Amino acid sequence: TTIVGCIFDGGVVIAADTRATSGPIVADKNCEKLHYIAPNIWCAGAGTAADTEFTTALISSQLELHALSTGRKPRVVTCMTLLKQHLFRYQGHIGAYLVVAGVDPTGTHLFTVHAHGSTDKLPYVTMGSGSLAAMSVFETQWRGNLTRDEAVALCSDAIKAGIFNDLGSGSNVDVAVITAEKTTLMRNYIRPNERVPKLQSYVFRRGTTAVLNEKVIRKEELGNFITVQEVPVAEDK
Ligand SMILES: C#CCCCC(=O)N[C@@H](Cc1ccccc1)C(=O)N[C@@H](CC(C)C)B(O)O
Repeated sequence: TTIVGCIFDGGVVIAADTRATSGPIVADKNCEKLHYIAPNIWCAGAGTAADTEFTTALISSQLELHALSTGRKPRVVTCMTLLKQHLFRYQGHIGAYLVVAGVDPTGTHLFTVHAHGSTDKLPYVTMGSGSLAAMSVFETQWRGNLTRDEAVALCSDAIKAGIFNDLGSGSNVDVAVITAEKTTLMRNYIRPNERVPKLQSYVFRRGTTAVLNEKVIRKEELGNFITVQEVPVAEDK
């Protein structure tokens, strides 16, 4: 996984690739790694897919209950604190590595939360197996006071660095932009690895492969461990 976050003048952008792996196998070519926490707070997740999904859903629920009991909009720092306390309690056994981002009455915030419960508050962050590729983009191109479009482009480039240089990352770029006014989720904002139609048709005519010999087995010879069902064969076009 490659996930990133970047603060800009007026809000925050988070982005993710869409590959899920199981060892050397791509388990999902277009999975969702950006999770809803609250209208003004979203979270990108790396690590164990189930753990990121369940942990963010749990804290989203706890945060909504907290907002209802306080009668206030949920704050990003509260979300971060709930996440770190939960993950610390499980001593890293919940493999959730999260980028938490949002805008609340206290301002624009971007945090990372690691599975063991440690957190950081920064203007730009990267996590997951592709985090070094992504960080190379931020360390060479980030500056303060980015515009929204510049921040979206920078985050997309950082995710693409992971997609093309980390085998644990791939497929598409998902982006979420959070400002005081609204939150925009752009699913598959960039599709850099679309599968193109094959150059030729690989349907071969019957008879292409010579039949060298034929052995007819009568039903009676099969005994009764196989029941042969006569099914009419669709005529070849
Ligand atoms: C099989 C299956 C479904 C996905 C399994 C599954 O969690 N894959 C993990 C890698 C991993 C982790 C721990 C145990 C095994 C496999 C994965 O792809 N994580 C990506 C993020 C999640 C949200 C998709 B990324 O961090 O690479």
